[in-house]
Amino acid sequence: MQIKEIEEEMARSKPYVALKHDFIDLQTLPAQKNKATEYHLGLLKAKLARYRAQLLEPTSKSGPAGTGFDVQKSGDARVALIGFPSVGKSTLLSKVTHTASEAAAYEFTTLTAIPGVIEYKGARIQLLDLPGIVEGASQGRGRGRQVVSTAKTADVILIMLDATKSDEQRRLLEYELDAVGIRLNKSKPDVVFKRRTTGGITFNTTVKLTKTDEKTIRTILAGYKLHNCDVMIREDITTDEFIDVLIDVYNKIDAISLEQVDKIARQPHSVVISCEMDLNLDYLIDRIWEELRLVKIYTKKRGVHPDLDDPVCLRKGATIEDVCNGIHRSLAANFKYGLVWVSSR
Ligand SMILES: Nc1nc2c(ncn2[C@@H]2O[C@H](COP(=O)(O)OP(=O)(O)OP(=O)(O)O)[C@@H](O)[C@H]2O)c(=O)[nH]1
Ligand SMILES: [K+]
Ligand SMILES: [Mg+2]
Repeated sequence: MQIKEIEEEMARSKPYVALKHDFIDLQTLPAQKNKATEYHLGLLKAKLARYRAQLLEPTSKSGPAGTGFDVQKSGDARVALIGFPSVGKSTLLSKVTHTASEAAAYEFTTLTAIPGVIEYKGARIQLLDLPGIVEGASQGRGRGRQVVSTAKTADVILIMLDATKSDEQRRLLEYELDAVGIRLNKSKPDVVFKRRTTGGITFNTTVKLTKTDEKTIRTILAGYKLHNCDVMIREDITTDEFIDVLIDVYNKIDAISLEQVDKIARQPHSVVISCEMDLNLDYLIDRIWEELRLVKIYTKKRGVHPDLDDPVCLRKGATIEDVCNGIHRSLAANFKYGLVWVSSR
């Protein structure tokens, strides 16, 4: 109720300030009217953020800690958006997919996981918008644990940051994510992981594991509902290192100087974008595509050209059996041989 009231009041203030574009619109408005409205709106925003943050506090209804949001995996890969509130996660989802996720100038606009699909080069990549992370998330504040467990089911995690904020935000986020086992900018551990449709879990190591063990990893896999897969560990990893690729996405570069953009863009693993001005979004999707290491496989009938609009997309390293499973569950069992053509690039 309280939230609704504040939202209504904010809407009433709209003739003076367009909420979604307050950064731009404020400058074009008469200074005086503007100042009072801005101040009033600022108070409302802060109040609203406080109430919405309360909605994110774990309750008995929100399920056991560490359980992710219940969103069905779909498409060829999953990418998750994680970051502090109001960095532009929902704006990005609405820009690059056909799904609209509500975006607004107040914090905690998004309260659950919202899936969308990026269609790129014949692949369908599921993009997951998530609630903002709060400081203290790793200790269970907000839906931090739920957000993180969902993010961990992704093949690539986009760490979204506000380019207009200081480096401090990155350090704080790093602290929170590190505490819950998402590694920032560390090289990928030497782990080979392959999903299967049957056969249970096969577990192999080429080194002695001193920081984690088979039982823990099997528990993690079960947590992700992965009951059929091959795992080969070739490095003495910690439990936390059992996670995938991260890209730092700096949004809102429309609001900083070119020099600053240039500096951020040179940081390792970073991509600079502006959702509002449509800057560099194509490049971001291309980077995601590269990080996913998807390969396209076209099937063809004898004497007929393959249908280039309908590839089977799989992660690099996929086997013929994976291809069969990508087509139909029953195919592998009856499969005798295949002819494979590979393009030079
Ligand atoms: N200047 C500028 N503002 C942006 C950009 N992208 C998003 N915004 C604004 O930032 C505010 C927050 O955007 P959201 O998409 O709601 O952010 P979010 O990260 O989903 O926020 P929560 O769901 O609350 O965690 C909105 O007012 C957007 O219009 C951008 O590229 N540049
Ligand atoms: K927001
Ligand atoms: Mg959002």
